Amino acid sequence: MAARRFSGVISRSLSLRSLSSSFVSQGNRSSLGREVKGFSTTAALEEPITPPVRVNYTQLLIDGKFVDSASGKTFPTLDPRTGEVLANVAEGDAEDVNRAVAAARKAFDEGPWPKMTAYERSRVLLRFADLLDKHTADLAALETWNNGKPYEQALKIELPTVSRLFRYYAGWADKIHGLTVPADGPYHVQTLHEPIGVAGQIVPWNFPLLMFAWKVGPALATGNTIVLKSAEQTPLTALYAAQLLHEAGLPPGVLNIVSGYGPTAGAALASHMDVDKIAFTGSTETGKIIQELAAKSNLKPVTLELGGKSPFIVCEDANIDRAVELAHFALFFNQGQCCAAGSRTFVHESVYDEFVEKAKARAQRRKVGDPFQKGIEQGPQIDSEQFEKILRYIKSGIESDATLECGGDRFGSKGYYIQPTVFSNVKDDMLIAQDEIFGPVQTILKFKEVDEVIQRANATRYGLASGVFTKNLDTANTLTRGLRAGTIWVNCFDVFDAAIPFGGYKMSGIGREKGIYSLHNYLQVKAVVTALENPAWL
Ligand SMILES: NC(=O)c1ccc[n+]([C@@H]2O[C@H](COP(=O)([O-])OP(=O)(O)OC[C@H]3O[C@@H](n4cnc5c(N)ncnc54)[C@H](O)[C@@H]3O)[C@@H](O)[C@H]2O)c1
Repeated sequence: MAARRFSGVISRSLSLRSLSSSFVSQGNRSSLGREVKGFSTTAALEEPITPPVRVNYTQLLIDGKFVDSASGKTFPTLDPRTGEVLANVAEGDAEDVNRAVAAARKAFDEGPWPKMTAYERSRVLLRFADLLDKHTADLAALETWNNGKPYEQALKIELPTVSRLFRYYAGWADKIHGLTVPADGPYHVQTLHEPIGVAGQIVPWNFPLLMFAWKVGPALATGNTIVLKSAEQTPLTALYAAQLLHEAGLPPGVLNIVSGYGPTAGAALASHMDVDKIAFTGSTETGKIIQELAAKSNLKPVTLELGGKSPFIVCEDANIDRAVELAHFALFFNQGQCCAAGSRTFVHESVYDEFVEKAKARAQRRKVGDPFQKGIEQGPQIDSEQFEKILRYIKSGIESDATLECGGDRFGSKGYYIQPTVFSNVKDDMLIAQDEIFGPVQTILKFKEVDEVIQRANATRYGLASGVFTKNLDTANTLTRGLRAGTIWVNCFDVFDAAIPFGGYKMSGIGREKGIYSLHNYLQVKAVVTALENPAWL
């Protein structure tokens, strides 16, 4: 097979917002070739571009060293563009989790990490952020190769978000204060905010590095040690980033990375008696298992960031072109593989027909192709399982009499690409309006009244996020208070700055990540009560 050479991308920095709006102006025709059924041809997918990076780290990272798994086993990690093996990676299981937890325990109990000053820890994180910036191109390429997301997205949105997050938490490290408490009696009472100990962290495949950052940043800033299990689909960038953290001065044993499968390595971590806290991002089903394993072992506290079926509500006063673009971005970003995806597009009846026409046209213009190709908006889905699942949901939408406006099939004949798909006339009780599809499938529903849309938007087991698109301040206020979700984006979507807390109501999760809130996930509060003799005052 002839491999195409990577030609690089423009280096001007783009915010998430400008990147999404930059998609608006893109033309109808892909640089990849002719168009078929409104979508660009797939001929070039047969010749994947050679990624501009090498895979250097495939072993487990335990106690500051790259090592093979105890069993000697490896597992293949795939290129979603082709389904072919990209690298073989050491497969950790319970024995490796034991080794990693022992290293993290020792690093916590004996130091030096929790015994360093907060300022020293902060400096390690700042040095790491600088190294991330230096290695951005390699990390972004590796992320794209292993995950299938557009390289421009990884490079210009995700990597800067990751280094920003580490700088944000570096800033917090020496600003974590306890209290002096005025208790009733001759006592000096203070609270100490102490690290919780060994944190177990399990992350998914849709944003491998970003999820690494959300978990590792606050845990390290607060002085904890970590065992992180990456997703079996995307083990590569966590190993690379962890190596950079050691280069930045992280002592051995503080961050251990175990690649491997959920029911083996993941379950061993969640049920480990020497792990003091577990943080998980992934499906609601697995979240329930994690909570059960934590409860049945040592009752370790659990934070969960789970699935969603987030409404994106377009009101009657909306500027339709902008609403179409934002709703498109809210759903299709990252191949639709976002827990917060705006996956129920509610549109007011007065603008519904125009919106559907334009949403369809926009989806047909979406540039699908090799994620290393310049200008590509959508790469392949992560793997055959997700690919098949999405196609089953599309079939279910057609069978339940939703109107298929465009798409509806795979894109090309190789790898896991799916056509951007739009359904209109979707009803609340259809499966495609209820389940998390996790793919490039937009479902458009019609509404009439604000109270009605609040009730319908909330009629889900999830409560992760919501989008509200209106110029009317009163309508925005009514919606933001009425919607039961952890984040409400008003006239914007997917704004994920490090300072903004993120998490779910209902079955979308427990607890919040990012911002000041995430620090509490990794701290214990100790009350110290000291009797006072002859105090000058109380
Ligand atoms: N909320 C999110 O950010 C998010 C991310 C990825 C997937 N999902 C949802 O989850 C669905 C399935 O995707 P998935 O199978 O990769 O998610 P998943 O929940 O199975 O996997 C997420 C992580 O949990 C681990 N895991 C799986 N089973 C485990 C177990 N028994 N014990 C401990 N750890 C375990 C996995 O190895 C992975 O690291 C998707 O279709 C999507 O709906 C949500």
